[in-house]
Amino acid sequence: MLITNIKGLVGVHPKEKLLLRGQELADLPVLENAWILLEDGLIKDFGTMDSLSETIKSQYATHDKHSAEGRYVFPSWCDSHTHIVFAAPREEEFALKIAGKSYEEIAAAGGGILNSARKLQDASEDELFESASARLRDMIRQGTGAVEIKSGYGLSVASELKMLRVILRLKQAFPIPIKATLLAAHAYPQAYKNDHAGYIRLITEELLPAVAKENLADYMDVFCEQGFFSISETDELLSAAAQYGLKPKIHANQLSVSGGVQIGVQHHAVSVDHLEETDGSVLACLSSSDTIATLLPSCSFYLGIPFANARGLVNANAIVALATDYNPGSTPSGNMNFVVSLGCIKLKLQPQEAINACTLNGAAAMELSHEIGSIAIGKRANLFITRPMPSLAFLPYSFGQTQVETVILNGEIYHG
Ligand SMILES: N=CN[C@@H](CCC(=O)O)C(=O)O
Ligand SMILES: [Zn+2]
Repeated sequence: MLITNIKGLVGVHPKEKLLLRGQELADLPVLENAWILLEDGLIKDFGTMDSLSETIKSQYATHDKHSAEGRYVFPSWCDSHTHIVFAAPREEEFALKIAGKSYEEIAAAGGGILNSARKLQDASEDELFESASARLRDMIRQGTGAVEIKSGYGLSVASELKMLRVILRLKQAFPIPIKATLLAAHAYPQAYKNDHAGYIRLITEELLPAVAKENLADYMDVFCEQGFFSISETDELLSAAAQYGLKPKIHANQLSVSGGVQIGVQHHAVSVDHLEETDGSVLACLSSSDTIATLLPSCSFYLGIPFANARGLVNANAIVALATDYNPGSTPSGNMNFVVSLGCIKLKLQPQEAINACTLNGAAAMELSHEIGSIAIGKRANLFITRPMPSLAFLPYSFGQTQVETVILNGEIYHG
């Protein structure tokens, strides 16, 4: 496929650039008046219109040639933090939240993660696959071209395995890269409410070996938070996961400064996610670390909790990514366009920074930036063409409306 007359080809980073640290986040190379050639599912070449040879033009039949006049071409959004396998939404908690109940109060009253775990227990693998597929199709239509998906609503060996098998089926059925994360340490199930050591033993002695045997997960996540998993419990779980080759991705500092960032960095976590609550020690810890700070502004928006200190992290030379956190409790939205807008409006990132955080750094947070997240020759041809837009900044500026007009996955238009 040949796309010509592109107003701006966004994110033409050098191929060897695999992540953007600190102030580099503002570097978003855009090629104006450009063309791009996609072949065999990959980006074959690109350049400015004056460099497009007659030979290339004549090779492409009309149906394989698209003019993107007035439009921008972006690399697909890379959403590195989601929980899209769940049995049912939780609108009943929405009303409670509006009436003033906090996330912690709802969880303590038997809502929250345990509510989703109860609902998931009775759902079949097929039902979960169908509903997660519908969510994923919606996300793809909104421009997402790579995604990480967590378990964590099973909270028993059988149900966690059921969730991970659903994620495996999604990997096989969808034309985008998908990473799977074991999040059994999401909450203590009712039966282990007073036996934390017993649940940790269940995870380390039964679940992890079973997950490894079927090769069902790429990462291990822990909700390290007051009332959920403590620092020493997180430490024990991450050490056990490492023995099975699972690297950490931590839910850290969502509700309090929990020490989750430090324990994650100590275990060489790929990312520490949330960080709505930060202090100087968190910034210092991430400033020289390869662990990515993944911020989830849609969660702050929905729960009414603080927005992460994105500027502080960028100024401290940390690596900042943005993701949706799509889940039924704290973020019932998988729209990365809204994340880019919130990244600008609430996290005070410039449009170039927010776009990089949702593409190349999002890919890095899934260890996929060698393959996706920017426009470079040889990378996977997952991208989208916008509607006509006056400028790049129009995308985050026009929040709540999608500017994504055509989605291309592996070099082909997505009609799903
Ligand atoms: N905080 C932990 N996990 C999810 C919320 C899960 C839920 O409420 O169902 C999150 O990332 O926000
Ligand atoms: Zn989450």
